[in-house]
Amino acid sequence: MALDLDDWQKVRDMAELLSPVVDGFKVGMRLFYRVGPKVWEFLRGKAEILFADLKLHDIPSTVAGGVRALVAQGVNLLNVHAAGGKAMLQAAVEAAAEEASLQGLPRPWLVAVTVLTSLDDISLREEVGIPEAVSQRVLAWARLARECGLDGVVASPLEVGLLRRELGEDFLLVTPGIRPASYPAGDQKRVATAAEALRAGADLLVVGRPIVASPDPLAAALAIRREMEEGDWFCAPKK
Ligand SMILES: O=c1ccn([C@@H]2O[C@H](COP(=O)(O)O)[C@@H](O)[C@H]2O)c(=O)[nH]1
Repeated sequence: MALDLDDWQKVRDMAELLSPVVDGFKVGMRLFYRVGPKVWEFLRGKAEILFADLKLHDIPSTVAGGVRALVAQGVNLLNVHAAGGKAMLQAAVEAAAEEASLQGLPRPWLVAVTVLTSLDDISLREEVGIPEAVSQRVLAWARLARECGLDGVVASPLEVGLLRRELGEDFLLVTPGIRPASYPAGDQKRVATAAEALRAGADLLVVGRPIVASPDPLAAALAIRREMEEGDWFCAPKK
């Protein structure tokens, strides 16, 4: 669940409320830039996965330093942009492993952001200047990420089937762009329901506004949880 909120008290109330229902809390730039590392201290123990969605993208040594800082803060999932290239991705992998071992922590999952779910073929080509179809660019970046030793990628549910077929089972697929049927896409361009994403082979679903912006976040989270647990795919039941 994406804790995309500004108010620290609201964040704490939301995390307490949803801790029994969600598997992980994702903290992105909106919250992290406001409250900083204390967010992890508060969230520790409230969910299995603490995801630092800070999408690091810089020269290799700077990204390595950022990765070390986040690993030392105890997150167990973090991401960098695949567009940073091979040396940057390799530096991130090395930094994550070294810092985890220094801190006596398990190595966190490190995944690469591919094409943001707010882009489609047209915006990728005409605004970003990448001429390939989104699915082909996502696949190419996913291959690069795997070659560099990352654990997986962030991609939309629309590419998950292709990535599973091409990259196999042992590659973590993290999918934002999850929308309950008839929920507005908003600024997202590549969306699907939780059931569709899981059926295609997603490992982790990222859900923000359908829960945080709901008048009843607990009911919204429970409805998505039910959808996740009802299908013919494996979804570990939340105890
Ligand atoms: O390609 C990406 C990468 C990250 N995100 C993040 O996921 C959530 C989605 O929120 P919704 O409110 O469910 O749309 C948000 O924190 C994004 O920063 C993404 O959407 N797409």
